[in-house]
Amino acid sequence: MYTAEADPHCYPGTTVLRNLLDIQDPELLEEAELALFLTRAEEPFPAGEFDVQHYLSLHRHLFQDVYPWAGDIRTIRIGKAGNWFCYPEYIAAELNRIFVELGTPETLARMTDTAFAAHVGHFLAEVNAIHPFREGNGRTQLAFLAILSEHAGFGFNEKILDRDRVMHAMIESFSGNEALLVSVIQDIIA
Ligand SMILES: Nc1ncnc2c1ncn2[C@@H]1O[C@H](COP(=O)(O)OP(=O)(O)OP(=O)(O)O)[C@@H](O)[C@H]1O
Repeated sequence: MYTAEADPHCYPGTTVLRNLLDIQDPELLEEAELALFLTRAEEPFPAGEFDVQHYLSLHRHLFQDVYPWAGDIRTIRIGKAGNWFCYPEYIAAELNRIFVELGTPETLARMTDTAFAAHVGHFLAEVNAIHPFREGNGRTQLAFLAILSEHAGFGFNEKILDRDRVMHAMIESFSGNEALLVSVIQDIIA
C-alpha cells in the first residue's frame, strides 16, 4: 500500500486503481492483477537496448491487461513507509541518468559475476528510489534483472528468490546500504 496524494488514477473516494477490468474490489483486483501479470511474465519479454524505453516497454508488457497507463511514468508523488520516491517531475531525467550509468549491452556482457552484482545492485537501488511507475515497480525490477542476467551469461534462480529478503535489501538500499542487495543478486545469478 502506497502513501499517495489524491490520485486521479483511483476510483473516487478509494485507493483502488482504475483498471481495464473495472474491478473496484481491492482484493479481487490484486488477484486478477497477479494472474494477468504471471501470464505475461511467461511470455518472451520485449527486446531492447537496456535503455529507458526498454524499461518502460517491459512494464507495459507485464501490466498491459490491467492498467491503461502501463509503461507510463507516474504523475503523482508516492512513498512507502515514510520513504518518498522521486518526485514525478524529475523521474524522466533521473531515469536517463541511471540508464547511462548502467552502460551498453556490450559493457554488461563483459562483466564478471562479482562486478555485475555490484553494478546492477547499485542500478536497482537507484531504480527503486526513482520508482517510475504508480504500481508494479518491484516486479519490473526483478524481470529486468532476469533480462540483464541472461544477457550477461549468468543464471536467474527464481527458486531462491525470497521476496522478503529482496524487500528488506531494497529498503536498506534506500538508506544508502547496498551490500544486502548486492548479496541477494549474487545469490540469484549464481
Ligand atoms: N519502505 C520502502 N522503502 C523503499 N522501497 C520499498 C519500501 N517498501 C517496498 N519497497 C520496494 O518497492 C518495490 C515494490 O514496488 P511496487 O509495489 O510498485 O511493486 P509491485 O511489483 O506492485 O509489488 P511487489 O514488488 O511487492 O510485487 C519493491 O522493490 C520493494 O522492495
